[in-house]
Amino acid sequence: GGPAAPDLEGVTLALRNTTAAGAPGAMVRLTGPAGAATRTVGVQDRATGAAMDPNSRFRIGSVTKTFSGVVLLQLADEGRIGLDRPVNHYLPGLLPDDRITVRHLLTHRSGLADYTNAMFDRTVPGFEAVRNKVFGYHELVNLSLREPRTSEPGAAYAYSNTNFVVVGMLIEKATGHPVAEEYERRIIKPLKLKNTSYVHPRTEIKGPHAHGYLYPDEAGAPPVDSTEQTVSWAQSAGAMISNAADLNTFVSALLGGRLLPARTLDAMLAMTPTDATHTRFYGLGLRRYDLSCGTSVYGHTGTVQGFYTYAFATRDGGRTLAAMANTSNRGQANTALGGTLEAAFCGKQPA
Ligand SMILES: C[C@@H](NC(=O)[C@@H](C)NC(=O)CCCC[C@H](NC(=O)C[NH3+])C(=O)[O-])C(=O)O
Repeated sequence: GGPAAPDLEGVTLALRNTTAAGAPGAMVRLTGPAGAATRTVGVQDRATGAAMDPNSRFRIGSVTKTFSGVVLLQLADEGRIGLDRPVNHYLPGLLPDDRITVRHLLTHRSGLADYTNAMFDRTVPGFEAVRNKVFGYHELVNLSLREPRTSEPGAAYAYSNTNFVVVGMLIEKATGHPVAEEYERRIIKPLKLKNTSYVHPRTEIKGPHAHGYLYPDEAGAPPVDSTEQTVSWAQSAGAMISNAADLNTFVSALLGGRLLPARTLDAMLAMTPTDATHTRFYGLGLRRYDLSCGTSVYGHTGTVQGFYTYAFATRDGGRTLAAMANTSNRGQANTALGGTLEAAFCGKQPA
């Protein structure tokens, strides 16, 4: 049957577990037939003590990958990109293997290594080294190509930011515009996402926003304020800024068929299992989680220094969740925040 009514006490409990695990604050915004509901706990600024505000903007990390995926799939629809063409057909000589296709990028099956593993091997030093840096796309791809590939093209799923950096390059090559312009024209303007922006390489978050706090690797060390950064290490793989309401609108519009025609959306949802229990899947630029009550939700997670994000919707876009905790490098807090999904979409467990 369809998803149960949200268990708002359960959502609040999940948020409390998130702050108990070290997040200074957390929030959730749900939408559904009954309208919108928000819950917040803790603070969005440790210095001033300002309470977490459900309207605050924040960095959404890899939820950016779904924005990039939508733009590329629209270009495929317009016949300007072929999903099963080699990437090197559009970007001659970029990759060492002509067998790597556009679809391999969108499904994390290219075999291209993720340069961020080495870049952030030491969490705070790695962050400090890049927080004000501006990378070119080619620089990031070259960092990846210095490492062995993780598989033959198409042979296996392996999450890699490199894939969506190359997606950004394809968008710019096919349109002749910066990705920021394409996000604006194809998604942000049509959906009136007033609190969503792609301002790379600017370091500040304009307007009312939450501060993000990054935990060092050393146990017991206090978190550092990581709010300001270029996110140039991620760009089309993770540099978008948004807020909960805009993420609700975005995932609802995507799954509701307002951004892509039905057959293209179906292609986007062609899933590869990414875990042994086969409850987590990756399609083309978005995830599917199969929840305990039989409801599947579609969207993306995000992890960027100082911010964990979940942005998911039911298959028809009729129910959505956007959740954020203003911390990172704190796995327990991320897991606790993920607990909002069960409370929101599976509701009160039968007594
Ligand atoms: C996994 C996630 N991916 C993303 O959102 C992308 C943009 N982020 C990353 O690859 C994590 C980079 C390191 C974060 C740092 N970790 C470390 O530095 C660990 N040493 C941190 O936790 O802030 C997703 O798809 O959900």
